[in-house]
Amino acid sequence: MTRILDRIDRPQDLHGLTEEQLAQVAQEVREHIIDTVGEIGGHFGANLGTCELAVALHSLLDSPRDKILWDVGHQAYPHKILTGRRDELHTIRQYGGLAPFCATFESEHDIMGAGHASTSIGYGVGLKEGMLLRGQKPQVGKVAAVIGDGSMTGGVAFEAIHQAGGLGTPLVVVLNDNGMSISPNVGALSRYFNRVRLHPKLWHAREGMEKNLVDLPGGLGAAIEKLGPQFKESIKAFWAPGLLWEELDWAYMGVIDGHDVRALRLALKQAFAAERPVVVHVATVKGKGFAPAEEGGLEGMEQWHAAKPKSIANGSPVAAKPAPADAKPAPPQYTKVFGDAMVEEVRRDRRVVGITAAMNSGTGLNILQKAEPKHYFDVGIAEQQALLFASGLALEGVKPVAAIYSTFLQRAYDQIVHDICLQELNVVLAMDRAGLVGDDGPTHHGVFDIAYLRSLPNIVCMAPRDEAMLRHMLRTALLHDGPIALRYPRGEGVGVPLPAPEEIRPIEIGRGEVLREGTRVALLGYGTGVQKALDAADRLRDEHGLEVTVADARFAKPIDLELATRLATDHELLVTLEEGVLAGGFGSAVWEALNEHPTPGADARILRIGVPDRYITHGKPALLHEEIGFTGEAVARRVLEAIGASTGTPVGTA
Ligand SMILES: Cc1ncc(C[n+]2csc(CCOP(=O)(O)OP(=O)(O)O)c2C)c(N)n1
Ligand SMILES: CC(=O)[C@@H](O)[C@H](O)COP(=O)(O)O
Ligand SMILES: [Mg+2]
Repeated sequence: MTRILDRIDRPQDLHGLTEEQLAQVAQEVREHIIDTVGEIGGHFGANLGTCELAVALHSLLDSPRDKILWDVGHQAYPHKILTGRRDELHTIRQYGGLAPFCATFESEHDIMGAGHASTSIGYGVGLKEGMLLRGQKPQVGKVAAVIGDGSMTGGVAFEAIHQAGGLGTPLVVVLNDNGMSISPNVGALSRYFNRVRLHPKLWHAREGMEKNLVDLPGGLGAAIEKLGPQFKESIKAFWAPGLLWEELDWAYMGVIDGHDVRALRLALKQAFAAERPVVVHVATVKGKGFAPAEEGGLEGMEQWHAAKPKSIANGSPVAAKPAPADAKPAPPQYTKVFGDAMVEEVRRDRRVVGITAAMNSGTGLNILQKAEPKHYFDVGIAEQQALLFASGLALEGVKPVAAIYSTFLQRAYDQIVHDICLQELNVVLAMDRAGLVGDDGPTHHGVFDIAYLRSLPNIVCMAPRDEAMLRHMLRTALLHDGPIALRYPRGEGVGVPLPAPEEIRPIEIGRGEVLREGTRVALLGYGTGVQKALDAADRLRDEHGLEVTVADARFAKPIDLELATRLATDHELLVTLEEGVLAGGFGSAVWEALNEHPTPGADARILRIGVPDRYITHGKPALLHEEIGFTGEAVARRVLEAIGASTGTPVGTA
C-alpha cells in the first residue's frame, strides 16, 4: 500500500489533507521511525511521542516563514521526516549523515541548533521580538517552541517565560508533557504537571472557572465577589491547572491529548490567533505506538529513550544475542565503575553524596540510588542548581560529588567560578562523557572542560588513564580539601583489573607517572591520551625500532613540573596527548609551565596532539579520532615527521 507520507516532500504538502489523512500521516511517520531507528539506533521514545504534534504544527504553519523550535531536538525526527529528510532518516547520527538534533546548516526548517535542553523558549522570544522590530505584523511569522516537561525544569526556560510574559510576546509554547525526562521526571514542577496531566477532570477546568464562581447560587457568588480578587484567585488556584502561567501573564490552554490531531489543531489554531504568550499543555506518551515502551511503565519508557542498533525488527524488539560462552567479557563501562565506586565511597564515609542533573543512569548514579537512596539526589535538568546545591551541602560538611557530563557542565560555569572555586568548597566534579562522545556530535562532545577548568584558581583537574585509576582518583578527590574535577570518557574501560576496596589509594596531587622509559621522544598523555601514547609507542618500537618514553600526567592542574622538565631535558621531542581542545588545554599547560620555569637543557620541541580549533561532527568515535589524528597510528606518524624520520624506515634509538 502506498503511504501518504511518500508524497510529503515539504511541510506544505500537508496543507490540503483532511484531519483523517493527517492522522494517518502521523501514524506513517511513527512506523517509519520504528523501522529506521530500530535498525540504525538513535533517539526513539520521544520521537514516537511527537508524531501527531509535528503533523499538527506543520499542517497549520508555513515553515520556514513560521518557525517551529524543537527543544533539545532529540524528539525532532518527525519534523525532519516532514521537512524533506524522510529518505535520509536512515543516516541520522552516522558519520556524514543527518545531524542527531536540529541543525541550522542542515535545513532551512531547523530554525535553531540544539542538543542541550531548555533553550527553545528563549530563542522563540528573540525570534518573535526580532520580527516585530523589523516591522512585521504580529500575525505574520508565527513562532512555536516545543519543550518537554523535563526540559522545562531548566532555569533558563523560566528566564524566557519571565521575559515573554513581561513583553507580552506573541509566542506559543507547546509543553510536551509525558511525565518523563530520560528517567522519570522529578521535583515539584513535575509533580504539578503530573497532577494536571493525570487528572482528566482538571482538563479544561480553567474554562469558565471565574464565571462559575461568581454565579454560585444562594448569595455565595456575591459573597465570593465581596471577599475580593485574592480569595477568588486562591479558589481558582485549587482547581485551575494553568494558574502558574496566568500569574506570569501567559494564557494557558490544556490539557490537550497530544495524540489527537484534531484536538491539537483546534487548540493550536486558537493559540496562534491569541497574539500574546500562550502555553498549550499537551499530554503525550513517550514511546507511543511501541508496546514495550508504552506498556512497560516508567522503566519501559526509560529503556526506550534511545534504541540500540538492530534492536527492533518488524516493529518488535529483538533480543540481544548472548555472547559465546568462551568470549572474553568486555571491560566495564567507566560509568558503571564510577557508580559502583560511589556506593563504596558512601559506605566508607557517610558524608559522601552523589548529585545528578537528570542523568540518572547516564552517570551511573542509578547504582547509588538503588544502594543508598538517601545519598542520591536528582535535581532535574538544572545543572546550575546541581552545583549550588552541592555548594550548600559542602558548607555543611557534606562531601558532594556532582556527576555531570562534561558538555552539560558548561551550563554551570559561573557556579564553578563564583560559588565553588572562589569559595574553595569541597565539591567533586565527576565529568563523564569527557572527550568525543560519538553519535551525539558537537553539541555533546566533552572537549572544552580541560581548558575551561584549568584557568580557574584553586581547582585540581585530573583524568584517569584506565578504570582502575578512576577508583583511585575518586578516592583522591574525596580526601582532597578544595574543589577538584575528574574527567573520564564515554564507553568501556581498557580492561585492567579493578583494585579491591582495600587496595584503593589516594594519589599525590600533581604527581605524574612514567610508564615506559625510552629515548629521543617522550609521549606525555592525559586521560585517554595515555592509551593513545602507549599504542603509538608500540608502533614506533615494532615498526620503526624506536623505543620512546611514555608518561601519564594524571593532572592537568597542577602540572607535574618536575616530570615535564625531566622529559623536556632527556628527549628531543615532547609530545602531549589529550582528548580535549588544544587551545588552552593540557598541552598548553605543559608548555606554559616549562616556559615559566625555564631550566637549562630542558629544550625539547613540544608537539601538542588533541582536538583542533573547530567543532567536530558526529559519528563513531573511532572515525572521529581518525579525522582529528587522535589514534596511535596518527601519533606515531606525527612523531616520525617531527624527528625528521621517514615513515616505514627503522629509526633506531641513537
Ligand atoms: C542541559 C542538558 N542537560 C541534560 C540533557 C540530557 N537530556 C537530553 S533529553 C533529556 C530529557 C528531556 O526530557 P523532556 O524535555 O521531557 O523530553 P522527553 O524526552 O520526555 O520528550 C535529558 C535529560 C541535555 N540534553 N541538556
Ligand atoms: C539528547 C541527550 O542529550 C541524551 O539523550 C544523550 O543523547 C544521552 O547520551 P548518552 O547516550 O551518552 O547517555
Ligand atoms: Mg518529557
